[in-house]
Amino acid sequence: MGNQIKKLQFKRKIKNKDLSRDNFQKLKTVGKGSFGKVYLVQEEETRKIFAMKVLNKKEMIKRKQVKHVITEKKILERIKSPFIIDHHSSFQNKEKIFFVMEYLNGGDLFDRLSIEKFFTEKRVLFYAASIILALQTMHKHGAIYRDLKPENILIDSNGYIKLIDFGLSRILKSKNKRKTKYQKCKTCCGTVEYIAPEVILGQKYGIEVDYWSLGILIYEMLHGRPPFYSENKNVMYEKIIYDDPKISSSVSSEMQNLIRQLLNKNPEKRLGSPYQFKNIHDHPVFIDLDWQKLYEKKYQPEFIPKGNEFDNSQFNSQQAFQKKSKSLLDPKKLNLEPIEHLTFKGFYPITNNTQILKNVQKIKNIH
Ligand SMILES: Nc1ncnc2c1ncn2[C@@H]1O[C@H](COP(=O)(O)OP(=O)(O)OP(=O)(O)O)[C@@H](O)[C@H]1O
Repeated sequence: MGNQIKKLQFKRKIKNKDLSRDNFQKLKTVGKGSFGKVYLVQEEETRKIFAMKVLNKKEMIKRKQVKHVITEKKILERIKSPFIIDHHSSFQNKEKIFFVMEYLNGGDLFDRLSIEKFFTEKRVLFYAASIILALQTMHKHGAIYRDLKPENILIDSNGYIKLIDFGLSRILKSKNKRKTKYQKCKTCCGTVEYIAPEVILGQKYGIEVDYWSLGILIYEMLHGRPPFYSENKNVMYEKIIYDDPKISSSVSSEMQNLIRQLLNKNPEKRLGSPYQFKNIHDHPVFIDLDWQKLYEKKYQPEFIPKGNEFDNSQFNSQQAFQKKSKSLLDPKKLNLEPIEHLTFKGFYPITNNTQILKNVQKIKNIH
């Protein structure tokens, strides 16, 4: 069984290595991040629709983002969940890094909140529980997400949500896999409104920071604004460290309790912390939720985006493409800069023929 999975994973790796920008037709821009753009693309061979995130290598090197790009790739490749964006492939050329992912056409929670101002408690519960399942999968793999916020949560055509953007995630290393959830790191990062107090205070922190951000997100989805806000960053930091959240009396007492437990300033006492014996699934607010049913996406979401533009099924029949000839493993054609190429190690294609031969040999050995 283990060998079978290894074989499949290896075949997938080799398949990814054969992909390049040429395999995809750019259709339109769907998003813009700090370091690059995200496009709607169509794979020529299969005619399937994907989202392609394109990052500029020089810019990433200049802004010291190389480690983040490599982490994003590792997370996308390793961590699979119904609530995390599905990764198709990633590769590079001379100037750019490409991430090809499934395309979600329902927009993000930031835009939805801007339009609707706030969500019903039922809808908030549905999103919160889906995020808990995504975070638990990440934590199980020894990763902290560190960037939970409405902009990074996309809605699919059925109304279910998925996390995107793993550039700020951190993979914790531990020899003992069962202990990774207790591991800590120290770098200060994240979006100010969502940063946990222990991060601001420069303390070592762990997976609890994601539960803090979940508390902020739940609050924002119910009130239309985050609990600790100021135009002045330093005032905002102070509020995060010292203030208690002011929760509207229209919020149910169970939900108020969930928010307060997630926004516990002491990470070890925070709901979701590995030091807490209480399982977040057992919180009274989730009493009527069937977690397995949610995992299997058998609930009918309250909000379903209108229209299925660029749904794969529709698009396949509408688009036709000319086949372009390509020699994907020809280094001259790819015109790779060896140093930059090595900087982003792990991203295919590989220019070195010896490496290709080694891989072919490896496949033979697996068979
Ligand atoms: N898989 C996807 N399907 C549809 N739209 C997407 C997808 N991935 C990203 N987008 C859109 O592109 C935007 C930017 O994506 P993303 O946050 O991954 O980029 P980034 O450069 O890492 O951004 P950031 O500045 O937050 O680090 C998202 O807010 C979203 O609107």
